[in-house]
Amino acid sequence: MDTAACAPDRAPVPSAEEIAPVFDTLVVVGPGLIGSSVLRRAKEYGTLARRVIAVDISPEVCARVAELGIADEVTTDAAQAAVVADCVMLCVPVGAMGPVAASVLPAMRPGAILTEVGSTKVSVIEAITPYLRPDVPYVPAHPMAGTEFSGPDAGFATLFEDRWCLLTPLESTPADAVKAVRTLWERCGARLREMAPAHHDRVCAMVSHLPHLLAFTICGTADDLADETRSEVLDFAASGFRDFTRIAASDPIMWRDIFLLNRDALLEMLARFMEDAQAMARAIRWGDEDYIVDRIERGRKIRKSLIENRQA
Ligand SMILES: NC(=O)c1ccc[n+]([C@@H]2O[C@H](COP(=O)([O-])OP(=O)(O)OC[C@H]3O[C@@H](n4cnc5c(N)ncnc54)[C@H](O)[C@@H]3O)[C@@H](O)[C@H]2O)c1
Ligand SMILES: O=C(O)C(=O)C[C@]1(C(=O)O)C=C[C@@H](O)C=C1
Repeated sequence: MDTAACAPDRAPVPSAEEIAPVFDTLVVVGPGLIGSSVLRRAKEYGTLARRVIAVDISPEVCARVAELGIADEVTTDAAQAAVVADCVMLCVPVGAMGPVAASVLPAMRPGAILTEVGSTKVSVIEAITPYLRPDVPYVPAHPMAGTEFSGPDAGFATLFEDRWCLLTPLESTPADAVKAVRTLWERCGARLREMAPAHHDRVCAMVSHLPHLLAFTICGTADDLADETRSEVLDFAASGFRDFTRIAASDPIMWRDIFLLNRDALLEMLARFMEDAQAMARAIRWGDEDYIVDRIERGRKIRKSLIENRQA
């Protein structure tokens, strides 16, 4: 039995023989980790688009994408590629979404879809909105999948399998455009959920942006301590600390943009975290065993439920 077919949020992934591609021509702007994973999925499975075009501001990235053979065409000219697109997917850092949308939107055909994969939604929607056209539907999306690596070599076709993809359509987004983007992500193997952009940003501040902030900070603290005490503290980092360093190896530009563009939600979650950390500090100071055990048990339960739901 196909168990995936029973899951309410996850449609079975059809093969190229079973169905026509969602789009004729899909243009991916920014074929880094996320964009190149979409390109690979499109090429390897044949169910996303008949033709894929990659656009990058960097000639080196373009040359590498051509070498990898994961796009039918590669160019640095976003507007030129957008002219022939049925769908343009922006996979650039969130701070670049507005300017890139400004360059592609005027070139797009009426009825073609604009979508993007930014990790923050309210700020990206605000940055893109001034350039929107009534005849080009815009579907904001966010695949909750990634690694600490960047660039076209980092991507892989199965990156989105059994991962959530969050859609935050606008009130004005036509239902058929949402459906097309939904289908594209389902065919990448993702589970889909729709939510309001502001809700998305609070959820992601908690489950993605705050953990990255903690990882960057703890690595800095340990490094400062090593400098101050001239000790080999980092040499003895075992697996607990190493798990933080994986996340801390993420791209600085991407995370600078995310932190600054989800400022309010991130600061709110950080304040809550600091309150809870203070409460833990107090419990440790006063030897409150029950509090400490209760908190650790909650952590274990969360890990167990993620494993059961195939999210860890
Ligand atoms: N990395 C993750 O885990 C992850 C997960 C989900 C969503 N996202 C979002 O996806 C987007 C891309 O992230 P990534 O990790 O794939 O980044 P990446 O650094 O691997 O790739 C980004 C690419 O965009 C290109 N680029 C930058 N500015 C450009 C411009 N103005 N015009 C054309 N190309 C430009 C870069 O040269 C690079 O090749 C970001 O918005 C990020 O927030 C990332
Ligand atoms: O797995 C990782 O390394 C990630 O950082 C992926 C991760 C996350 O925090 O879960 C990072 C940013 C995204 O917007 C979505 C996913």
